[in-house]
Amino acid sequence: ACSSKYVLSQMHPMWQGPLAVPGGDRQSPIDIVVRKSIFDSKLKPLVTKYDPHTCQQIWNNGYSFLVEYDDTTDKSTLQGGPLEDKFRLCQFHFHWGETNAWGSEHTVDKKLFPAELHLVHWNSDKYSLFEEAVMEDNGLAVIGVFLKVGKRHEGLQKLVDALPAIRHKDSVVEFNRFDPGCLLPTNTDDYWTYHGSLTTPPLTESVTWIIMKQHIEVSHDQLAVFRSLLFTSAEEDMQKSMVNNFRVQQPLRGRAVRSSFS
Ligand SMILES: COc1ccc(N2C[C@H](O)c3cc(S(N)(=O)=O)sc3S2(=O)=O)cc1
Ligand SMILES: [Zn+2]
Repeated sequence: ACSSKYVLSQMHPMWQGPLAVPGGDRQSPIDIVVRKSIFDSKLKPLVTKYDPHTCQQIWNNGYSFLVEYDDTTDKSTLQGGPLEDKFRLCQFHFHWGETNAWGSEHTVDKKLFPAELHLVHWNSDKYSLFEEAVMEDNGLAVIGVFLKVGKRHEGLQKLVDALPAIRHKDSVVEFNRFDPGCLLPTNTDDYWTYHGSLTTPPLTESVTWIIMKQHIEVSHDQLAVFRSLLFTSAEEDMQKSMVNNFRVQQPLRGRAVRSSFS
C-alpha cells in the first residue's frame, strides 16, 4: 500500500514551514487563479472505477487519517481526464483547519475551504509498485475535492463513526466496503489540472493534480469529529489536536493550470 511508516515518521509540524525542496519548481499546493487558467479542449472526462471491496483499513498516521485500498490489482482505478495511463487508487485522506474558516491546501482565487479531500492513485501502466511510481514525474495522480459545511454527507458518516477508534497516531482499524466514489461531486467533468508535488514529505514532484470545480458538503458536526483526532500517540503526555494539517502554498514558477471547462 502507499503509506510507508518511514516517510510518515519524518512528518512533524516543523515541515509546515516554507520547506522549499532544493531545485523544486513544481511544488504543491497552489492558489488556482481562475482567469489565468487555460481551457484545454483535449482534456477528457475523468473515468473512475472504484470497487468498495478493495477497502482495507483506516489509520491515523500522525498527520491525517488515511483510508487504504488494496492496490495489488487494477480493481479501483482512475483514467481519462489529463491522464495518458491507468492509475490505481491506494488511499484517500483529508486536510482541515481548526475552524471552518480555513483548512484546504489549494484555493480558488484565494478562496479557502474548511477542508480538502485527496484521492491518491499511482501509475500502474508504467510502474509495478507505488514506491517506484512516487519517485517519477508521471507517477501519481491525486484528485482534490473541496469540502464545504452544509448538509450532512450520508456516505461520509460511516467513516466519521470509525474515527474515535483511531484517535491516536499509529492506531489502525479494519475498514471494509467503503465506496470512495460517494465522496466525489456529482459533476466530475469540470476540473483544473497542473503538475505538482506531494504536499507532505518527501514532497516529491510526481503528482498530476486534478482539482474538482464542484465541492461536496459535509455537516459542521461531521467536520468536528475530524478535529477530535490527535497528532500524538497514546504514549505521549502532551496530546495535540489534529487540526491545520495543510501545507503553506508554493510558488507557481511559471506553471500552467489548465481547465477542462470554459
Ligand atoms: C516514498 O514513500 C512514500 C511517499 C509518499 C507517501 N504518501 C504519504 C504522504 O503523506 C502523502 C501525501 C499526499 S498529498 N497530500 O495528496 O500530496 S499523497 C501521499 S502518499 O500516500 O503518497 C507514502 C510513502
Ligand atoms: Zn493530501
